[in-house]
Amino acid sequence: MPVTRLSNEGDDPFSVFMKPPPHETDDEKADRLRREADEKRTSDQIDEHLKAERAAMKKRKTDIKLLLLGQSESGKSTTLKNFQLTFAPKAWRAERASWRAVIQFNLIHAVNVILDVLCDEMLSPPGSAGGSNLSAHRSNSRPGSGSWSMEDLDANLSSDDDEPLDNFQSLDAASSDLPPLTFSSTHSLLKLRLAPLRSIEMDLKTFLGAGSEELSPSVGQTSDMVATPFDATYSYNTSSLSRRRTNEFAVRSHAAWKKSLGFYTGTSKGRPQSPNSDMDLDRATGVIAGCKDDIKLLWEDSLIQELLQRRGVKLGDSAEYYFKEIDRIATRQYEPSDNDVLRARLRTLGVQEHKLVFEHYEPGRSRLPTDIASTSADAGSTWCIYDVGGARTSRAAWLPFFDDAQAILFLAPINCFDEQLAEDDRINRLQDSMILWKSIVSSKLLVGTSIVLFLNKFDLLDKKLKSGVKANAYLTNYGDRPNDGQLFAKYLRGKFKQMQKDLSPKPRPFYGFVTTVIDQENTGLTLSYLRDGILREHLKKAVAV
Ligand SMILES: Nc1nc2c(ncn2[C@@H]2O[C@H](COP(=O)(O)OP(=O)(O)OP(=O)(O)O)[C@@H](O)[C@H]2O)c(=O)[nH]1
Ligand SMILES: [Mg+2]
Repeated sequence: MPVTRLSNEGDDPFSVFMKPPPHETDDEKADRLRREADEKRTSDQIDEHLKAERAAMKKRKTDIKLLLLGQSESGKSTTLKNFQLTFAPKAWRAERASWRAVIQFNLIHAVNVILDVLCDEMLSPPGSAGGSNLSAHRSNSRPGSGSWSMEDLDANLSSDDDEPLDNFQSLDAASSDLPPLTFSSTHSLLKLRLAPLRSIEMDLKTFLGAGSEELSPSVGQTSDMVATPFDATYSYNTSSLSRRRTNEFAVRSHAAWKKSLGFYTGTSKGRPQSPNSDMDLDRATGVIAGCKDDIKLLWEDSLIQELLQRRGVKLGDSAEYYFKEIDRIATRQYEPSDNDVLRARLRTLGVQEHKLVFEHYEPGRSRLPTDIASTSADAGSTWCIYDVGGARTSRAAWLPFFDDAQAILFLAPINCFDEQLAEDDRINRLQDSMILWKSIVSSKLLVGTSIVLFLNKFDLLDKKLKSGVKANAYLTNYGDRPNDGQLFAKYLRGKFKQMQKDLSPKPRPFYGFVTTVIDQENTGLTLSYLRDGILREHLKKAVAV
């Protein structure tokens, strides 16, 4: 079952971890209760101010500016979708159908990756390892270059930290002395019958644009790569950060494909054509529907599964979900569900600006409990959410957006402790998130910005550990602790918290959540708390000025 928070962390994200000490005396208890009563009074006052401020903000049309930051595939765009789903459900429903092409693309891309691997294996001479020209499809949880220590990289961390930060270690791949796989005429037939999906993938790729191309060292321009936004070579000053508008620096309000589908809601009659390409989307849907049974055969074939496992093939986080939903997805009438859209993957390029206009709460339609879904109070107010490309080639483009952001939501995927960055396979992905996190929390430029951390992809972390991958084989400092998802997540949360404490130029509260942002219900709840928390912090600062 997906988990969004560690179970022992209480419900209010902005007062969690404030539990009474285990053995407090009567005097200490009385003191604590007095303190808590004072705090409650202050909190109630803030609530009152909050109400007034919401109304005032609506009048002044002041936007809250929120940045979604984190490495590529950390779940930023998925979190943005959750914002829309939770607070602007009508706009979300209007847009949902336009994701059909992306979902179809994700599905058939995965099919074609499997076919590539199958062809390669069938052509390889018996006894050879095969896969010489398929490195792009390999899992990036392959060995890097030796072990890595956080202490080596950051001299800024406090030296009195009793436990050193983690050593990341890369493991050698298991040697393959396995017997060769023997494929049958069924596999050759499947290859033939699924061949039309190749041209459909190419067409959809052209239609969807560069975001449909996943990163690899050859796609990323290594000369543009920076580990943190502050490593960019150009100079800036905090009062006049100019917004460069070329290439990765462009601010995009909507992806081109969405615009071109703006008129197509999936309910229109006739044959929808995309105005910016010759692509006939109905033809793609027809071909995919015609291939449904063969796609099922391919996915459910035990030899294919064995092959994928042996080769360590990476199909993307959502491929398995789409294969399991094939009966619904590969049809002519297919209309995406909310879950399908949350699973859809299209890489963000540069920085995309989204205006989130809060809608009236719809009883019965919203999944949030009535007391939490106080969206009506915010109805009409607007948040400006910036969703950034997380790859190292995109990070320099973040900097100009730091000067006037009220809040940052930082996503660190915690399932990838054993993986390398797609754009630079020398770098461990968890290590990369920590480097980024340190640069954000230590920035003087961001000293007045509220920062919230999502330790994301808990579901995938849990699955990985349950499948037998050992956390301590990669993070040697994890030691003899149990190889358990909740405990490992809690351990990492502690590390991120410590980094913030050690590096923040001024003390700031730590808001850290363990999340699975494809779980819309729990994520909706977390975002509701977050919205109130951000407004509250914003108000505190406004009152203090
Ligand atoms: N299983 C699972 N999948 C997730 C989770 N969060 C995101 N994903 C999936 O991971 C993929 C990547 O997520 P995105 O939201 O596109 O990642 P991003 O951070 O926007 O990546 P860039 O745009 O490249 O910077 C998508 O297919 C998501 O559906 C999660 O918590 N669990
Ligand atoms: Mg994105």
